[in-house]
Amino acid sequence: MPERAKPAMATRSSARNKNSATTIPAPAARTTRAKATTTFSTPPSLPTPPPPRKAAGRKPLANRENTDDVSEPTAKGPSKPTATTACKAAKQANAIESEREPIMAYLRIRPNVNEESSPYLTQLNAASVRMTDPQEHGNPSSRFRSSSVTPSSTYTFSHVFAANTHQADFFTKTTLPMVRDALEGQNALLFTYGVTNSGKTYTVQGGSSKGSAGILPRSLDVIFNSIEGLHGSGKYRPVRLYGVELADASDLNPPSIVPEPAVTRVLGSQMSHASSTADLDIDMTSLKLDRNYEYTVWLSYAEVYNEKVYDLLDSVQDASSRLKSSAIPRPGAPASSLVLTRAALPVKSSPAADNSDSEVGGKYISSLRQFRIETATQAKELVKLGQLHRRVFGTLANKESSRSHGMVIVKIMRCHRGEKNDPTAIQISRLTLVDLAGSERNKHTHTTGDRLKEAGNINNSLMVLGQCLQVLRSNQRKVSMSLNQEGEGKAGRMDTRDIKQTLTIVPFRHSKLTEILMDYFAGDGRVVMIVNVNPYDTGYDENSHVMKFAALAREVYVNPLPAPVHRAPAPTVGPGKTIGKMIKKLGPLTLNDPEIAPQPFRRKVTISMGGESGGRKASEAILEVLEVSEPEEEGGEEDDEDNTPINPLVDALFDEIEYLRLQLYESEMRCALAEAEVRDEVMMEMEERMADMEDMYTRRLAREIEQHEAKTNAKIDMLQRSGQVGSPIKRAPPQRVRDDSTEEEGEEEDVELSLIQEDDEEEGPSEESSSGEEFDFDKASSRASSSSPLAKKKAMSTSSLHKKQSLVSREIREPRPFIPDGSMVPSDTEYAKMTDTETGDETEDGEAQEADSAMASDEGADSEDGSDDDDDSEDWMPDAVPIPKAKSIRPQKPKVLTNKNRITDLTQGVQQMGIEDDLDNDDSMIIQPRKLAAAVGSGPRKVKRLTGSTPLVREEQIEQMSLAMDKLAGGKTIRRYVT
Ligand SMILES: Nc1ncnc2c1ncn2[C@@H]1O[C@H](COP(=O)(O)OP(=O)(O)OP(=O)(O)O)[C@@H](O)[C@H]1O
Repeated sequence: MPERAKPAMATRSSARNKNSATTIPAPAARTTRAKATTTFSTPPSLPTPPPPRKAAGRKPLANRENTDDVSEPTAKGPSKPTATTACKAAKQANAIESEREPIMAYLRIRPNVNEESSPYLTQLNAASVRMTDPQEHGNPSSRFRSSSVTPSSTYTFSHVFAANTHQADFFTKTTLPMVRDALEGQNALLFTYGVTNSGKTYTVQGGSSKGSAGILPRSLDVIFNSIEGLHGSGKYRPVRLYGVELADASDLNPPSIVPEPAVTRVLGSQMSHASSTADLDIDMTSLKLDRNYEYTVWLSYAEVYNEKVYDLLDSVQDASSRLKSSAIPRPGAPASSLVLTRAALPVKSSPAADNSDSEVGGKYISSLRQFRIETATQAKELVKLGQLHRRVFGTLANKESSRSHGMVIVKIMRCHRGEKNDPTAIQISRLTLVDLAGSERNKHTHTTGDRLKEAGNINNSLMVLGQCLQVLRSNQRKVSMSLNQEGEGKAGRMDTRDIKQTLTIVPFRHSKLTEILMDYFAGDGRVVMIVNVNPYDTGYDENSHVMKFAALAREVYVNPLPAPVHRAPAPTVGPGKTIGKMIKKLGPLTLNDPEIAPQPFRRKVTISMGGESGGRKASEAILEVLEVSEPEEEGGEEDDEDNTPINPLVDALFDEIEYLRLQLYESEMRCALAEAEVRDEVMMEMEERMADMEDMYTRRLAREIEQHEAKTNAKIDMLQRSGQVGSPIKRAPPQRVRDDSTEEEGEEEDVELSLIQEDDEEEGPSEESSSGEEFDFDKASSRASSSSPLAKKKAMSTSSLHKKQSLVSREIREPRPFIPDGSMVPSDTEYAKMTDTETGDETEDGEAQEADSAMASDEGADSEDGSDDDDDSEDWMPDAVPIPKAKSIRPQKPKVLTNKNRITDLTQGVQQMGIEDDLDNDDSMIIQPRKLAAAVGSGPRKVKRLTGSTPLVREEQIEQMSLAMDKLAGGKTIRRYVT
């Protein structure tokens, strides 16, 4: 098979040795003998990754050092591209772009376990969902939400898996293609991302029921189903990232999968459970492989916890076990206390010699134990054991949640049968499945102390992962734009070296997680991201961030190149070095030196066992875990990947930029939290104020309604009473009182009548009404309104209006006097009109007489109704008097006054009508001429003319006024109301 060139990446290791690669001609293809029980075929509907392409024509990424297509810049500057070079460059750019594929991002929605809640996520189609903030509806606080989170958004994925998706379907559509890649020599990384409780562990590991096995056990099943009968001899073993070594005796024997005895003693029941469930669920899928190859499979299980890498299979028994435990009680510790020591493992750069073909230069976990596996059952047992250790060491202190990133690394060594003794022909591929810790933030977990530090470290690694993806995307865009410019022959195109210098260094080194996974992201394999979301619980904001992270990942391109990927060089066995023992020399040696060894981190976890569910007596064991930091690197070949530093200063500046970027991010997070808190506070305060205002307005409204009712009652009262003046109460029966015009009006009148009756009952038998005396309008009015504060207030401003009203009311409630000759005196208003137009005494007299006669004729008309006009004034009223409405009040029959009592009448009238403006200390009455005029039925000008220019008339002048009025009335009568 022809050797394929790797693309140049934005790393500083691109100038690696390219001559040491050994090209081994690929054997001719032979007929395969595989007997696949199940043949995998990708469902047509699924947007699976594009099929692997043959990389025969692949070129490095426009590196001038590697290509002669682009002319070197001359001293005069960069040469202008010719049409041919431009065309070639464009083709090259297209070829590179077409070979790459974005990181696949699948969304898996967790089913609802709590029936009551409804999801805030809706699946729109097979690839997109809409998320709507559950607090948006009916929650005013949503207006004050943090500006960084939108209330509703649509997110697109490679595929969306609904809540009812079966584990087997999910595996087939997401992971099976990667298993195939790994068996064909292609690296593959799959990681789950999501907040706590979203189903990440369920997706990777699976549940306990039949058929619920996750993608990891299924992958192991498929691998061993597919290589059935194709197992290699296991003469060589993989080391580091791409290296190969001769296996030693311990590798040849399958591991005895028994955990460290002390752990077994403590976790006995759980251990037995772990191994018993391993065989429950088996995926029968088998892939069709080239049966000319032999395969050996190696498995490791590591976790990144608190920015340290630990081996979860360290306690598996064999000579190299480094996990130290002691059943001897520590001083002061309870008898069941158990001390476990585990050492953090260093992450080291892969030496260039291991894989001269790769320009990526990844990192590996030094001293991580790996086990050669021959059956899926063995592999699953190991995984179960590692899972148990992960819980013991990482999560027992926080039972609900995985606080570490767990990664299972499956290495598949493939070698052609014809070359099985040639270590340089071995192909090594890795399938890494990562179960990331929950991505929630501290604010929501309310963690403190160690838990806070732990959460901080989790967030740090995820944050750095996001940053790496961001920088990768930006670098790829820069390169792509530059190549496109070159292809189009645009002036000002950049030299490849210039492009490289504009690229930002991807901050893989800022977290252990990204360090370990860097080779995948830097373009050495296919990457799949599974986003788990639980749309039922709280966590809308967190899930929004998860969605955005997925959107970012989908814009990063990786190189899913087919085998052969890494042709390992011959194992190097130097003097003093024993193959297979190199790993074991590290770590423990350094730890024994107290001067060098870092202080171990000590924490205690309490494990409860047995109890009700287990049917056993509950017991507790205290585990004291000593976490020892990784030893310092010894330099030499394990130095960082900076084989070809661009420039130390530039390097330092890049680091500084990354550091500042981290600080900026942290500050932004702090600000966002502070902002959210302030918004919450403001919102609460606003809500309180709004509630207070609402109360206030409700009270005010109730008060005003009361006042209006009181006012209306008073008016009704006044009107009712005005129709009964001077006569005993003669209430018409309701049917006669009722106006026939509308039913509603009748109802109103009923209500009015009932109100009057109530009033009467409250007041008791009224003297006024029983004796027929005049109702005191002002008194009643003030009494009616006395209970109303608003009325009191208004009374000040509307006093003059009331007085006018009183005048009209007086006309209503007091019958106008009859003139002795049978005619009726005009009403005050009529009289005022008449007198206002008078110009002289004679004319006035004449007009008055005319008016009198007009009244008399009116009266005559009234007499025809059959009423007894000559009797006292109380009797003239008809039995049934329609309750007058304010506008339709007709003047009533007047009384006749005599001259002898006119002074008294006038004074009384003035008093009764409340037209006096003030009462001086000397009890003299001050009267407005206008009011007096109105009261006596004269025009104001006339009054003024008679009383002089002074606007005020004092009591002593009333006499004079009376005389004047007499004169106005022609000396016969004075037209005034009397009591
Ligand atoms: N698709 C599913 N079907 C049925 N049950 C599920 C599914 N996904 C998750 N669950 C259940 O939801 C619970 C939480 O899931 P899981 O432990 O996988 O969450 P997680 O994201 O890994 O949490 P953490 O990050 O804290 O470890 C478990 O009880 C699991 O069985």
